[in-house]
Amino acid sequence: MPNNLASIANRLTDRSSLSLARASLFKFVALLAGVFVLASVSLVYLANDLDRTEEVESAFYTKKAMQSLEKSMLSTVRDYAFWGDAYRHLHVEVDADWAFVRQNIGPTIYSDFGFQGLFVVNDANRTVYSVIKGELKAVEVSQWLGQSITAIVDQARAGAETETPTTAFINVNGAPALVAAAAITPGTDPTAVADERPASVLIFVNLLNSAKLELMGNDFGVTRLHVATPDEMSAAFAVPLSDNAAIGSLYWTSSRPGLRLLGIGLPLIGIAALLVCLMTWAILRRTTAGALVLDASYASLQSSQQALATSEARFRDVVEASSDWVWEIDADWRLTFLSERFEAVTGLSRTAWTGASIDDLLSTELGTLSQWLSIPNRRPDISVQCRYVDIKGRERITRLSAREMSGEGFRGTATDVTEEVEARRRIEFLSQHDALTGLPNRTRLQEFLDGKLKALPTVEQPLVMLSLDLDRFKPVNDLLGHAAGDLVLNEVSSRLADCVREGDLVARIGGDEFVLILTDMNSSVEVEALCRRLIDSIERPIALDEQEVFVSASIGIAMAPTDALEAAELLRYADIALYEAKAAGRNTWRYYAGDMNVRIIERRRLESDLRFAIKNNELRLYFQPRYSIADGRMVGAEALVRWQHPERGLISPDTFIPIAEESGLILALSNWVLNTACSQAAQWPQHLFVSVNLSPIEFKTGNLFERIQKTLNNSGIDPARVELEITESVMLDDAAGALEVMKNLKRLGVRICMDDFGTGYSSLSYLRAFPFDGLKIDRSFLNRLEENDDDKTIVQAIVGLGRALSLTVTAEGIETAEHLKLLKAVSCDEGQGYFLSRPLDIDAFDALVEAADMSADKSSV
Ligand SMILES: Nc1nc2c(ncn2[C@@H]2O[C@H](COP(=O)(O)O[C@H]3[C@@H](O)[C@H](n4cnc5c(=O)[nH]c(N)nc54)O[C@@H]3COP(=O)(O)O)[C@@H](O)[C@H]2O)c(=O)[nH]1
Repeated sequence: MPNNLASIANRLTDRSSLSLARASLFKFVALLAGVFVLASVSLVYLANDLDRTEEVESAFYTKKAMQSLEKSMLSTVRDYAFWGDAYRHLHVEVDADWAFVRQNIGPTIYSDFGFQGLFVVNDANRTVYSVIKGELKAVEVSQWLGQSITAIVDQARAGAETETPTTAFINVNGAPALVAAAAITPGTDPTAVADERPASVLIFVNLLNSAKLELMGNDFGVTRLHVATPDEMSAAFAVPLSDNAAIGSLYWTSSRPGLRLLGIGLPLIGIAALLVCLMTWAILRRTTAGALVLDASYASLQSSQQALATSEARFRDVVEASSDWVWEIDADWRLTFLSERFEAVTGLSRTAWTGASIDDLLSTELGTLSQWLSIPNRRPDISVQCRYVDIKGRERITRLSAREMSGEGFRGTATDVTEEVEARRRIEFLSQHDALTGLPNRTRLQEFLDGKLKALPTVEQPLVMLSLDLDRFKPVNDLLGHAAGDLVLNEVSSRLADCVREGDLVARIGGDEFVLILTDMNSSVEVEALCRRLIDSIERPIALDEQEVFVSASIGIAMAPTDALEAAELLRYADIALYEAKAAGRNTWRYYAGDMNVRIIERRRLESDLRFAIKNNELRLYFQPRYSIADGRMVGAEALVRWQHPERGLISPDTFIPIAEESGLILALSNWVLNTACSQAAQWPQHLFVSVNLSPIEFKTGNLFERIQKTLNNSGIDPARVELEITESVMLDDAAGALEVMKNLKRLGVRICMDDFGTGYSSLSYLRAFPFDGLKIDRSFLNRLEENDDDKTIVQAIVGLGRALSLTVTAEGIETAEHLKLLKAVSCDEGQGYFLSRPLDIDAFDALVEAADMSADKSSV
C-alpha cells in the first residue's frame, strides 16, 4: 500500500465513518441552526424595524393630522374673524340675530365644522356670544372650558394687526381640545371702521373626542387615533398635543406590520426548521446506517487486510522456515520461480535452474512430471513423489503438489521427504523384521507362509517348517548379560541363514525361538541333513569377548500338505514336534506325528487329574533317609512326593512335577508336601531333619517366606530341623530376587541346600554369594565313577570345596558299596541312595526310625 494511502487508511482507522458522518452532520445541523437563528433574528429585527417605521409614520401622520386640523381651524377662524360684517355684528355690537338666527356665525359652525364651542369675548374679556354644540347658550367660555384662556385671547388680539389667528391645545375635562382664536377685525371691508377698543376675539373650540380623533386618524392612515393612556404616554412615538405634555398625547393602535411579519415569518421559519430537523433526522438515520455499513465494510476490509497480511507473513514464514520450497512453471514447463528455500534444501542454484525445464530437475516413477501435470482432471490435492539429485550428487525424494495457475502454467510446493520415506521403509522393514537380528519376524513369517500355502504344496514338493529352539541359551543371557545374549542370537541367526537356500525363510519369533520355511526339500533325507547341519552349525562355539559360549538347538518338523495345510496348524504341529525333541533330550530333531498330539491331550488330562488329586488326597509322601557317611547314623530324610492315581497307580514326580509347574498347581502341591513333611518330622526324634524340594517357580511367586513361616508355625517343628533343597536354576532366573528370598528364609532358621550341584554353569559362584548350608552332589557323578576318573576328582574337589565353605556336602545316588567307599575316602559328609535306602512310605520310614532307635548304634555302614 503506498504511504499516502496508508496514512489515509490510518486516519480513517482513528475515526470511524459513523463518527465522521455524525460529526459532519452535526456541523451541518449547527450551520442550519445558525442560519435559522440568524433568519429569526433578522426577521425579528426587520419586524421591529417595520414596527418602528410604522410608529414613526403614524406619529408623522398624526402630527400631520393635528397640523391639518390646526390649519383648518386657523383658516376657518380667519374667515369668520377678519370679516367686516362680523366686526359690526359681534364687536361693535353683539347681534345674536345676525349671528345665530341668520346663521352667519351660528349653528353651522357645529354642524359644518364640528366645533362644539363658539365664543366671542369682548374687549372686556367677557363672553358675549356663545354657541354650544349648535345651540345658543349664555355661558362664559372659561366656565365652559373649566379654565381661563386669557393667554390665548391675548395672543389672538396680538395678531389683530397682522390678522394672524392663533391656536392652542387645551385639556377640557380630561379630553383634548383645539382652540382657535382670532381678533375680530373689519378685514378688507372698507365700510367697517375699526374703533379704538381692544378687539373682540372669536373663539372656536374643537373638542377632540374619540370618534373625531379616529376619523381624523383614518384620514391620514393612522388607525384608531386616540388620546394616549398613561401607559402609552411613555411610548417613544406618542405625539404630545403641546409642548406641555400635561395636555395629553395622541396615540394610535399600531398595525404592527413587523409583528404580523413575525406572525407569519417565525412559524414559517419554525416549520422550515422542523422540516430541516426531520430531514436531518432522516439523513442522520440513513447516514448512520450507511456509516455503520461503511464501518462494517471498513472493519471487514481492515480485518481482511490484516488477515491477508498475517496470511502473507505466515505464508512467507512457513515457506522460508519449512523445508518446503515453492516453484512455478510456465506453459512450456519452464521454471519461472523458485523460492529461496530451494537453495537451502537442494543446494542447487536458483538462478541456474530458473528457465530450465522442470522435467530436467524432477522425475517421477510414473513418467515425466509434465506428463503427470497434464493428466486431464487431475485432482489438485493429490501430490506426486519425485526424485532429484542434490548438489552433493545424492538422490533425494520430494513430494510435489501442484495447482494450475489462472493464467497458464502451474505452481506448487516441494517437500523433501527423503528421511520420511527412508523412515517409512525402515518402519515397514521393522514391522516385518526382528529389530535385533534383522530376520523376518512373526508377521513376515505369517505372510510368507500364507503365500506358500496358497500355492498348494504337494507331497512330492512339500512345504517344510522347522521350529527351532535354542538349548542352554537362557543361562548365557542370565549369566553373561543381555548384550552377550544378543550377540549369541545374532550369530545363531546368521548361521541359520547360511544353512538355507535362497527362497527359504528364517524367522525369529521369540527370544530363542526360530522358524524356518523350506520349499525345495524333496525327501526326509534332505530335511534331516539340513537339521544336522543346523544343529552342528549352532553347536560350534560362539566367541564372545573373552570366552566361548556353547549352545545347541532342538528342532520340530512339520510338513504341508502331509501334516496340515493351515499356517496356524502347521506352526502348532512344528511346536509339538519341538517339544518332543526337547523331551527326547534336546539337541535333536523330531518329525511331527499324530500321536504327539495325543500325548499333549494326555498331558492335559493329567493336569486336570492332578488338580483333582491335590484336593482329594491322592498325593503320598515318601521319605528317603540320609546318613552320616562317617558313622552310618541316620541324620534325616528327603521328602519325595508321589501320586497315587486311581487308574494309573503310583506316578513318579518326574511325570507330574513339570505339569504342576507349567499349570501353576505347584504351589498347592508344594504346600501339601511342606505341611505333611514338617508335621511328620515334628514327631521324629530331634536329631533327624527333614529335607523338602522347592521348585524354582515358588521363588517367583513372592510369598514363599510367608508359606514356610506358616508351615513351621502349624507343624511346630524346630526350623533348624528343616532343610530346603533348591536347584541352581532358581539363581539363574533371578539371582537378586533369589538372594533376597533366601536371606529371609534364613531368618526363619531353616537350612538351605543346593540340589543337583555340578550340573549347572557357575554353581561355585552361587555357593559363595548365597546363604547355603549344604550342597548335594548330583548323582550323575556317582553314576559315572566307575568309567570316569575325572568324576572322582570332581567329587573330591566338590567335597573339598564344601568343606572350605563350611557346607555340608551330601552325595546323591549311592547305589553301590563302591560309591560309599569312595565317598568315605574323600570324607564326604552325608549320603543317600538306593544302596542305603530307597524312598519309603510314611509307615515304613517310621518303622525304620523306630528300629534305628532301638539298635542305637549301627556300627558300620
Ligand atoms: N519340587 C519337588 N520336587 C520333587 C518332590 N519330590 C520329588 N521331587 C523331584 O522329582 C524328581 C524325581 O524324584 P524321585 O522320582 O522321587 O527321585 C528321587 C529319588 O528317588 C532318586 N534317587 C535317590 N537315590 C537314588 C539312587 O541311588 N539312584 C537313582 N537312580 N535315583 C535315586 O533321586 C530323586 C531325588 O533327587 P534330588 O531331589 O535331586 O535329591 C527329583 O528331581 C526330585 O527332586 C517334591 O515334593 N517337590
